[in-house]
Formats: sequence, structure tokens, C-alpha cells
Amino acid sequence: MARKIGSRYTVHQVIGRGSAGTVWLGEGPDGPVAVKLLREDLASDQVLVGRFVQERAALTGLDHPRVVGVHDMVVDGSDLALVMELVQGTDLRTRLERDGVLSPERAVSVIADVADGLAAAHAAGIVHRDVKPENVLLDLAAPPAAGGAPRAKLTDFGIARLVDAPRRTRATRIIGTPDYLAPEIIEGLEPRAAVDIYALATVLYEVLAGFTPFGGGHTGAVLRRHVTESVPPVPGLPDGLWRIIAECLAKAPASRLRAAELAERLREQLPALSGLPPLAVPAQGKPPVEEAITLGEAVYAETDAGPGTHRRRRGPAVPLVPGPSPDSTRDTHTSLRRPSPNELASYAAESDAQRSAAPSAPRKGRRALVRRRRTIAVLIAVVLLVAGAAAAFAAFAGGGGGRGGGRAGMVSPVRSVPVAPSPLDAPLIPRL
Ligand SMILES: Nc1ncnc2c1ncn2[C@@H]1O[C@H](COP(=O)(O)OP(=O)(O)OP(=O)(O)O)[C@@H](O)[C@H]1O
Repeated sequence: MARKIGSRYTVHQVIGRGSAGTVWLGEGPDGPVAVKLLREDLASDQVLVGRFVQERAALTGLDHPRVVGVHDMVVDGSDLALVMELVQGTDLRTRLERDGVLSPERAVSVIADVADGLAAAHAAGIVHRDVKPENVLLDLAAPPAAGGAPRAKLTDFGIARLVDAPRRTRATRIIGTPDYLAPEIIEGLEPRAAVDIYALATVLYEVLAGFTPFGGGHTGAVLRRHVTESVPPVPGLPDGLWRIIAECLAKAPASRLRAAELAERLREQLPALSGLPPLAVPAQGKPPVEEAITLGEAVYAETDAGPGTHRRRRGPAVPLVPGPSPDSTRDTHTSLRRPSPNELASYAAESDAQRSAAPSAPRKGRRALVRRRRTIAVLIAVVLLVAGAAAAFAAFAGGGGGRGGGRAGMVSPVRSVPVAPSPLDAPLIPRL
């Protein structure tokens, strides 16, 4: 059902959902738009509304082809909305869930695009602070780059800063997504442009290898690895590309490349990467992809590796489940308590044990564990489906467009399968 946002915009249907709000397909005076309506509890926070108004000029002024443009910001009664350029395509997380990894050429092309967007933002004094695959949109309506890579755009600028805790609590809280957090954020320093470079290099590592360099296990262990561990190498990666990644994942922010330099150095690598197949990197300390938890039928998709090479989808293949907080299981925009140095050190034993235990665990035991988890997951899925059906019936009966829809993917010329969050991935530390 159509709904008015301010005097200039009308929204029609939910196209996506994140931790800060719901993204709608809408219409403005100049044509179709994407409207991100912030969550009601955020919209009723007066400090946040004040920041929202303050950030208006900075966010609407950022105009670059590799950044999803913010056309307008609306404060209207209980609605707080960002009106954005509508991107026809998908996001990088959904693409990774489908394909596992990208070929080196495509990965580098996509990340170079994002680095261009970051360079423009940094030049304007804006630090993104939440660079991750969910915030990279692939514009499938635009002509592809060399090697068939989709053109990428970075979105969600300023959201992390908007929902950040007031300054006085910054010493004890961290806002961000654990796998992509630069060590200096964990150590309590003010986030500067170099945190985005660290996060983007983490995304590049992930799209090449299929997993992040420091992810896995307890959130505290992830934070400790960022601060203390060196980057595990990606076998089979050409040296030149590996050096760029390692430089951008340096613990010292000043040693990392600047965004424009990163884009340039990455593009220099492209000729040497042309035609290279996607890497097949065994995940350290993670169960093989085939044994990842799935709900219901496994979904297979063509991959970058070409016909005949399929990976099982990592996310659950169940229908979208509406609910008041459908993304509460996603470890994203998380507000974490900053661990003390002693706490970080204490995560070392657990972290190392977890990483080494998983690959060496006997196959039979792992299968039993997977079977047990699957059973629990299916039970939870059934409960969620029943709840979903009830919510859908209630929404239908109430006639509202509602804010209760789940993540529905983007307006897409290609089919995108909606992914419901896995109840087994609940964050250890509550989010905002
Ligand atoms: N400008 C846009 N055009 C088209 N679709 C969009 C646009 N912005 C977001 N979306 C869709 O909406 C989904 C949710 O976006 P949103 O920014 O709310 O959350 P997120 O980035 O996935 O997660 P989080 O906010 O928790 O970091 C995206 O994954 C994408 O599918």
C-alpha cells in the first residue's frame, strides 16, 4: 500500500531491510527513488534527529558515480527517511551468498570502484565507518566493466555515525561490524579514513577467499585477532595483489594506502588477473561450505567458476519471515562493549582453540553436530513460518504496508532469493 513520506515522496513496497531501518521503493518529483525509513526507536531519539538534520548537507552533497546518492533527508512526524538513488541490481553480500567468491578480476574491479567512492567521500571529510559487502550495491543496469565485472556503488554513508553513541560513551562502546573493524577502533581511537581502507581490504580478502581474515568464533576473539594477529595469506593469490591487501590491513593506520591510491594500484593489477579462475581456498577453522547449516532445500547457483561448479548457498533457503526485528541475528551495526587489553588477551586461548579444532574435528562428530543443528534450525524455521503466516495475516487484515517485512533484496533484473537470518548466528553482544 502506498504511503506518503513528507510532502514530496510516496513509497510503495519494501525492497530491503537492514539493522537501522527498511528500504522502500518510492516515487519522488524526479522519478523512482529508494527510501530508507529509519527504525521507529531511532526516529524517536531526539539526539539522533538532531544529528540527522546536521548531516543533511554533508550526505546530500556527496555526488559521485560510485556512491549511492542521497537526494533528500526527510523528518516528518515519526518518520525519519533518507531518499536515495534507486540502484537496479543486488548487493555484494547477496552475490557472495550465491557464488561464494568472485574471480580475481571481478573482485578487484568491484573493490576498485568502491575505493573510488571512498576517495570522493574522504576528500569531502566523510568517513564511512561501516564498509562491508551489504553496503556495496552492484548496479546491474549499468554496462559492466572490463572482464564483465558489475559496476559497484557504496551506500549507507553516515548511518554508522548517525546511530553512534554520544561522544561520552565512545571510550567504552564500539559501533560497527566485527569482521571489518580496524584495530584502532577496537583500541578506542577516533575512526579516521584509514578504518574504511582496512574494512575495504577485508571485503576484498573475503570476495577472493570466501571468508574474512579475522572472522569466526566469539566476537571478542574476532576483535583480538584484528589487534594482534597477522593476516593469514590467501594461497594462489598473485603477489602484487597480496601486497596491496597486506598493506591495507596493516595494524598501523598510517601505513595503509589512501583510497585513491588503492583504486589505482588495484586497477594496475587487472591485466595480470584477466581470465584467472576464482580461487578455491580452504577456510581456516570453518566447516566446509557443504556442511554449513541450511534450512530446507539447498539452493544451487551458477558461479564465477563457470558451469558445473556449484557451491551450496550459505544462507537458509526459507521464505521471508516478517517480524518486528528480522535482522536481530545479523552481526551488523552492532554496539559492542570495548574489551579491556586483559580481556582481549584472554580471548587468545579460546580463539586459537576454536580455529584449530574445527578443521581437525572428526568428520563423523561434525556431521552429528550439523545434523543436530539442522534439526534445531528446521524446528525454528517451522515456528518462524507459523509466526510469519500469522503476522502476514495480521498485516493483511490491518491493510497496512507495515514495517514488519523482512529483507527482500533489491529491485532486480535478475532473480534474488530472499535470505532469512539464521537463528543460530545470534550476536553475543546486543545491538543498538
Ligand atoms: N539505494 C538503493 N537502491 C536499491 N536497493 C537498495 C538501496 N539501498 C539499499 N537497498 C536494498 O536494501 C537492503 C537493505 O539495505 P540497508 O542499507 O537498510 O541494510 P544493510 O546495509 O543490508 O544492513 P545494515 O543496515 O544492517 O548495515 C540492501 O541490502 C539492498 O538490497
